[in-house]
Amino acid sequence: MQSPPTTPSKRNTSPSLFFRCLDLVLPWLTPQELAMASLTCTTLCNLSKSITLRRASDASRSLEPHPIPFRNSLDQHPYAYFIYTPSSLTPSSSSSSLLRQPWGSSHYESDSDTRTETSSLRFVDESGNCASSGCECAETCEDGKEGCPCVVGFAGFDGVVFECGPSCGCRLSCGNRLTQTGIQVKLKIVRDRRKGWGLYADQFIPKGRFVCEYAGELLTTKESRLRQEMYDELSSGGHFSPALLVVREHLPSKKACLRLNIDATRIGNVSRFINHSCDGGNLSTALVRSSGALLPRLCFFASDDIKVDEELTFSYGETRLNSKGLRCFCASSCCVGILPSEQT
Ligand SMILES: C[S@@+](CC[C@H](N)C(=O)[O-])C[C@H]1O[C@@H](n2cnc3c(N)ncnc32)[C@H](O)[C@@H]1O
Repeated sequence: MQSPPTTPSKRNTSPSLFFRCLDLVLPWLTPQELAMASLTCTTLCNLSKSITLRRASDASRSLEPHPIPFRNSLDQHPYAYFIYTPSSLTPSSSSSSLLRQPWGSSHYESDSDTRTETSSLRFVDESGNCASSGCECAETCEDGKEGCPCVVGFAGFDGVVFECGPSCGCRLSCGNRLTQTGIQVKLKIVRDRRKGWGLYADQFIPKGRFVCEYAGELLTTKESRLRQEMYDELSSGGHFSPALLVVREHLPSKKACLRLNIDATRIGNVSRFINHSCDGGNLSTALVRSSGALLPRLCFFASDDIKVDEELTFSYGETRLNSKGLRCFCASSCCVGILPSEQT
């Protein structure tokens, strides 16, 4: 028996094509849009639920080596919404192209292009040659087999760690690129009644181990001051958690300092969930400079052995005596009761 010819219009409206289209479109929606869509029919309601479950199972959207799940046994928030970047982005790369990012689809794959964003920035001297800001091991690195010869010469100098970078001949597996292969330790994001979300260890992390980079949008000082003002106002009403960090690197001359403004509020990685502790917490920060990269990166290392299920914290800085300051709930014995805030 001959099967009846299928008309193009019938093929275009087949339910499976319809579901596949939805599965492509829905992951681009914000939580509010997804909630609206789920009100329209049972199909969209079920699809929205599965997207929500997938979002809650990995904050990093498969952009890190291990999934980093949200855990919430307190209220109705299954996850926090933001745009994920494994490393910091310059304003030009973060402006228009990253207003949305698919998250929660059943079949999109990790796109690691963003990982190389800052490491591909280079110093170029007047003759157009690439000037190195760190080591110059060139092709002498043995891809980490023997460890990189630059490690001994540069690591730990003056509070700044030096790594191989774009101007070195070695690959990512080189022993002197410890902070460049993403978050290798297992982490989770846990909801707290008073502090909101917080970043926790999901495995034992030995003292000295690299944990994560503080990644976000790199802002000019003018833009960071404007955003800080806006964030101060929004957070005074509660229900808003800004993640704008200002870091100052004193240059060798000691006469000048480099100011890095990293805003992870809208675009960032899981470091945006690290809460403050007045006792300094269990993370220490270091600026990591890699050879051939223009800007240093702010990285967190375990300052002590960290147990599984322990919250990861660091000190946001000195507390400014400010009557409008937010209450601190770090619970450390030296807690001063107020969260430090940036003096812009
Ligand atoms: C970088 S965010 C950290 C993640 C944040 N808890 C969240 O839910 O997204 C900074 C904000 O977290 C909250 N926070 C951080 N440390 C805190 C602490 N020790 N006590 C109370 N709130 C804290 C404050 O709202 C602060 O503005």
